Amino acid sequence: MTARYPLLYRSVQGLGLLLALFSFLAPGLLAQMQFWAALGLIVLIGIPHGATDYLIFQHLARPLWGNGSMLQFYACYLAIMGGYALAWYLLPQLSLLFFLFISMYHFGQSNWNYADLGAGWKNRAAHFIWGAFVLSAPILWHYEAAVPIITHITGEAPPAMAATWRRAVVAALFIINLWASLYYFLEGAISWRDLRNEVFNLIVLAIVLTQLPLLLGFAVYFVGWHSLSSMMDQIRFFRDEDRQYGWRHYFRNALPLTAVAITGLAALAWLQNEMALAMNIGLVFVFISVVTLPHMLLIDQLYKAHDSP
Ligand SMILES: CC1=C(/C=C/C(C)=C/C=C/C(C)=C/C=O)C(C)(C)CCC1
Repeated sequence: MTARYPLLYRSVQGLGLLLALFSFLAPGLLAQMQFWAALGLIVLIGIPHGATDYLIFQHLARPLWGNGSMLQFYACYLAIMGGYALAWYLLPQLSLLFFLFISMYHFGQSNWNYADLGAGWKNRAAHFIWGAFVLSAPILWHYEAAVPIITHITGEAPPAMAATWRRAVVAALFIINLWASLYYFLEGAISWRDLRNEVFNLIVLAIVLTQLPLLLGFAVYFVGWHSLSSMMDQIRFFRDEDRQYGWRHYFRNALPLTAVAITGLAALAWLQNEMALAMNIGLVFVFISVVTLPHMLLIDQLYKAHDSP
């Protein structure tokens, strides 16, 4: 992925390494402010990257279904959200597992979409193992910090795991991804330059995700690597129809739904406060996952329609 947006990736890699160094020199400071930093990054960039789904759908569906299809889109989006919210209510543990699996796939897809890794299961497995690394690394490495969050989300504590095992899983996923990149190079799916970039990127991600505190490390990956490059992919996609389309247009288009999502989150926080409940980070997580599920399904369609958007 790095080769496609070199300036973006070099900048986020540099920033990530600087933050890791800072965290090494002053460990307490970043841990103290990580919640607000993560929240700020997610509100300013993470949420907007999913707030143009309605436009993506318009672009994908209009040629097939005509102009009347937007109503169907919103109905479908809301039905998926409603169904998934119900699933959370009935089966919280399974719903979390499902979200983790589909998120892994989504993250891997946005990393590998530039390469033609073949059709079918091979392609899907490649996406999945890449995402498995970026999601398992922060959660398993910082398990002591992740356990209370997961307990809030599902209402039950996740199984205890010895630190050696957790770290071994993260190391194994790291090595599997190194091998996978080498394999794609040998298969001719990526160039020598891509291979070098992928290996370097994996090393930087391993440092960022294990050396920064849990929420900050994940937010830096989610915003710096995933959201910004996804926005750039989307801008390229919209440029197919409008050659002038740029960042300004993107943020303007993303504003209405970003505002709806932030209002929803703020209402949730306010309601919990009004009802004198302790701020429940689990509920906030469920809300985010419910709005994210249809986004991930749609982006899958976008990448399928435009293998190289
Ligand atoms: C469970 C868990 C986490 C998982 C977050 C996930 C799975 C986020 C997925 C976001 C997606 C897919 C956004 C798409 O645009 C955190 C926050 C690391 C903290 C520890 C507990």
